[in-house]
Amino acid sequence: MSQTIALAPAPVDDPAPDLLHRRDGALRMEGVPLTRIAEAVGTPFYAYSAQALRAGYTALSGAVAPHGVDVCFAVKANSNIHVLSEFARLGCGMDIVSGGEMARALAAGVPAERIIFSGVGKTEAEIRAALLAGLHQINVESPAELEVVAAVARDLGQSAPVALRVNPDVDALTHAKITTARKDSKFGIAIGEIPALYAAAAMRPELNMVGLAVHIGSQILDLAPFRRAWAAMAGLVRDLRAAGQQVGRLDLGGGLGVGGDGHSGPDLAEYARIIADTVGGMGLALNVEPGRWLCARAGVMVARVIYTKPGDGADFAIVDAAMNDLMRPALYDARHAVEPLAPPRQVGATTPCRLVGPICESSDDFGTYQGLGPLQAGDLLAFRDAGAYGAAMSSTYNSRDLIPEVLVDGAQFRVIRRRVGIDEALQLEQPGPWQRAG
Ligand SMILES: Cc1ncc(COP(=O)(O)O)c(C=O)c1O
Ligand SMILES: N[C@@H](CCCC[NH3+])C(=O)O
Repeated sequence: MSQTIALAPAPVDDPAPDLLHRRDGALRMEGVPLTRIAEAVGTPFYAYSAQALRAGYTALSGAVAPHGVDVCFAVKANSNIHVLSEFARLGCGMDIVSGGEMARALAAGVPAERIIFSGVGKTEAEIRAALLAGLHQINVESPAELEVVAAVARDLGQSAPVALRVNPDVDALTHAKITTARKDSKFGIAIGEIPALYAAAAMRPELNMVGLAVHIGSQILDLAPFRRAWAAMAGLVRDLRAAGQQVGRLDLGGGLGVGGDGHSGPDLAEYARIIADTVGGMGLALNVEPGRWLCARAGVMVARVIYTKPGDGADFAIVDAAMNDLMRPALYDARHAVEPLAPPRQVGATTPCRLVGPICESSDDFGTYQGLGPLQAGDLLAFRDAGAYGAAMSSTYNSRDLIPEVLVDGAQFRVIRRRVGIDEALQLEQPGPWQRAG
């Protein structure tokens, strides 16, 4: 008889608590056993639940929309065009950071006027393409960038819609490598420099100063830094308005973290309340630009154990996925919960397993896990919360394949990015002609 067993208590605000469940012993995503996908596409692979993507957007926009806040998905978290389309069909806007991401968002059917262009190093060509496409807003991060936006807009006979990205000097209390608004950060413009820059820019017909933006970091679980940053932004808006400036929009950034490792995850109602408390009622058009929160939990990466060998304190399981496929553990010491696709052979106290990949780097190490039971070659493992910054950050280091991405919807699945192997990679290395230089 079929029996559904929840694997772990659903974290607070989990948009799709039954996204992964075990039925008849098999780990399934929606109605599809993950082993079935492994048979179809081989391992390793990424799988995303369309239902969880949709439910995530609905939950977040449902929490913030009553406070007049629009949601723009940060494309960098998962830029697969079919993932973007799931959000686009629901009316979600997009936050992009490159011409490539703009092309993806437009191709996914997102209207240009729903797209915000963030990023500290936009090139002149990217700025030109953004203005030609008619994007909603360009978030400018330096006086030098503002000059390039002005020059391109003048050349095109446009008035570019510009928000200044502010560095409010707030510690996001997250991993140092994903903290973006401390005084020494490369992002944004120091809050003290904004009034003069905004006032000067507002005088220029080629610049349409629409407002301000802020983004303090990523995987933020303690919401207090959001309150500090947005309160500072509210103060800045008041100061600018008192000085006679028009400030119509405020982009509150992304950064909302997802739970795991014993943390239940932030409370959406509290997040929305902080927005209302700090910047509500000011007549501002508000938006947030979350990446991770909308897609991390919708995805898993599935890998196969190639070999096991005894280790010091933990047995090694060498899996066929590596840091090139999922680099978050190597880069940020991130931990992704792991579920075996079949029930563990032995429950209770077994030797812990250290899951490592085949790459010739000691940092190719996903961490040490209890409770997986003794693993054997051929065993399949699902790394959870891999829908954000997984495939999007992958590479072909060690001449490894780019692994397939699969979208699950109900009882069906389909490949949404096929495996890119060495044959195709070698094609890219066809030499061009020698060019004389002097
Ligand atoms: C400007 C900007 N907006 C939004 C995001 C999305 O961040 P997260 O995925 O943590 O929500 C990022 C990445 O940190 C970013 O740099
Ligand atoms: N890529 C990071 C987050 C940084 C987001 C971009 N500023 C992660 O996987 O957690």
